Amino acid sequence: MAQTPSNTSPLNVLRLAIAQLNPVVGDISGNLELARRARKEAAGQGADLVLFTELFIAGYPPEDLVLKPAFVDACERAARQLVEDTADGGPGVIIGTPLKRTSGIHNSVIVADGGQILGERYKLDLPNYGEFDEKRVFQPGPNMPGPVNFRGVRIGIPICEDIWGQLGVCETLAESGAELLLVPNGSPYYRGKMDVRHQTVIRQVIESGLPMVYANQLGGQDELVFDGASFGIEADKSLAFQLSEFEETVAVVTWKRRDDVWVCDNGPMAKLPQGEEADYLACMIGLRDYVNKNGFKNVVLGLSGGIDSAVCAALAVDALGEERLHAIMLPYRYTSEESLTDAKACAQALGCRYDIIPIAEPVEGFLSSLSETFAGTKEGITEENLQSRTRGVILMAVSNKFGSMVVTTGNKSEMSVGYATLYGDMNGGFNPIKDLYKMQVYSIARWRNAHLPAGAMGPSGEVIPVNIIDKAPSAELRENQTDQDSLPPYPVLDDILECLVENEMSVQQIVTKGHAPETVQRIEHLLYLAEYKRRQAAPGVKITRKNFGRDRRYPITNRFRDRG
Ligand SMILES: Nc1ncnc2c1ncn2[C@@H]1O[C@H](COP(=O)(O)OP(=O)(O)OC[C@H]2O[C@@H]([n+]3cccc(C(=O)O)c3)[C@H](O)[C@@H]2O)[C@@H](O)[C@H]1O
Ligand SMILES: Nc1ncnc2c1ncn2[C@@H]1O[C@H](COP(=O)(O)OP(=O)(O)OP(=O)(O)O)[C@@H](O)[C@H]1O
Ligand SMILES: NC(=O)CC[C@H](N)C(=O)O
Repeated sequence: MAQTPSNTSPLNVLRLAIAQLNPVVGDISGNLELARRARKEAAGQGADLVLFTELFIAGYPPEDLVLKPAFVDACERAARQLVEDTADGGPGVIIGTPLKRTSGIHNSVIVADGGQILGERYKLDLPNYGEFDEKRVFQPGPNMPGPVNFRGVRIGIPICEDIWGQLGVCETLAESGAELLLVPNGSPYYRGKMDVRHQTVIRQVIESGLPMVYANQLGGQDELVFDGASFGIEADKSLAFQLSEFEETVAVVTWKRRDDVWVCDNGPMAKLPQGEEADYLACMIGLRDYVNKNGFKNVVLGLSGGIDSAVCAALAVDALGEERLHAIMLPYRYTSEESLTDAKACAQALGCRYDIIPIAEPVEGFLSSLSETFAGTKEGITEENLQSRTRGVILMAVSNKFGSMVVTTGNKSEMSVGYATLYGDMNGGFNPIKDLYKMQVYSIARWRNAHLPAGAMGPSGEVIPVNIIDKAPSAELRENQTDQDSLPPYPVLDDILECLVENEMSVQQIVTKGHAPETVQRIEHLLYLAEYKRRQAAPGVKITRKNFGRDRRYPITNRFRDRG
């Protein structure tokens, strides 16, 4: 392994490039190419060193791909090609890759310069909660890491969770002589996460006394959205620089050694999106990357004139462009004139293709085929679900014919209580609003009407007609139906659900907040009951601390009800 030549004086100025990029899980050669382009760009900006994000070569999180020896070998081969590139005298690299060593398979980084590997470091603290499952596939690093000497600068490289956990990785690095901490991350978005990250890093800066650079991945990977927003904290705990959120960038930040402390020189200070804006961008990027990374040319959705499908349509146009969304109104006898007008106005405002395919014939056809079997029974939910299922069949037929993916539109309130039809409106490949409660869907609709999101491909202005926001929500599966016939008002429902899902509160605690005991008990019951539906539901963008997916693993067969 190469050492800094003793006759070379150590750097007193370090131009650090942060590669806040969007790798694709499993696309090893594509990620290597991306890394090479970033390094070239960084070289053009005069960088000494390029910091890539966690497991960049593999894409994060690679999950069980790591159990395939062929995958791990291919990642190491690609990482070594990047190491060889550094022989050109350009910037060195800190590149993340899985590595198989005698101590096991590690979530690792390779530090390279001048065509040589200066060091390898392995993640010690493997996150195994919420969306993370790293203990399943990786072994923790066998020893506390020491710093790596890069051109005379002793750099400490904790890897992501190493700065969140209690193992004292940063302190140990400081004790063993590190001067600066550079952290590659794969840190997914949830609402309010930026504050948590800043606090986490500041805590480590206080404990180690060292400045820290936090580099985060960008882009959607199945349910997760990595929001970038890389930043640095000075040794005095002030913000050294802040890169933009939800945007790819290769940014060079200059650090100078002053009285043996590294200080950032004029770092960029991006303004971060907040609240609805951040949620909207996460939903948009999550949908865009799901569709593009999985090779779909177009998407199709049922546009009902209601709020959920209107917001999904806006997200689809913003994510992909109006020419890639096909919106279809599928009216039946309960579809109101108002819905027809609203759906058309929404499609026109968005500029997407809009068709009307009435479902009366197929629905009557099913009913006629079932007439003997159903003779003597009462009309009810079965006939209602047939409408939803017929729509689902038609949307899937369009998807099959034109290779477009069905966007499914159930919000978190509906997914919580099972207010959706299996193999009906639950059909679809991906759901951009799956982790937004109904009231939050209204909020982002209002926000979108007033703002054009950064990077959106759709038009500005009122893309969701206000009547869609103002009217009472209805599934229109029978005469004069509204959602509130079978569910409590959404502000009440959403609050109870947040208490049960995100906060794991007891029924009694929720009642103490002022909710009716029978309502809370009914919602708790519906929440448990609908687990079977959620297991069959499409994936969707994670927005909260606890989404329906790997964050929340309840049994389907479950007799527990909290009556304590
Ligand atoms: N534990 C379990 N494990 C596996 N499967 C289970 C099951 N329990 C029932 N099932 C199966 O599931 C079926 C019931 O589920 P499903 O067929 O979906 O029907 P179901 O849940 O009975 O009805 C759909 C509900 O969604 C509402 N909806 C529908 C359409 C749109 C909207 C909207 O908000 O836009 C709302 C509708 O008003 C109704 O309340 C049963 O017939 C049974 O086959
Ligand atoms: N008439 C319709 N035409 C096209 N799609 C429909 C129609 N009715 C329902 N859908 C589809 O099924 C989903 C479930 O919708 P439904 O109208 O039953 O209730 P919702 O949850 O209030 O949704 P939305 O607010 O979009 O209406 C809709 O989002 C839409 O994609
Ligand atoms: N990849 C990781 O180790 C990420 C874990 C960390 N707690 C985060 O969410 O950012």
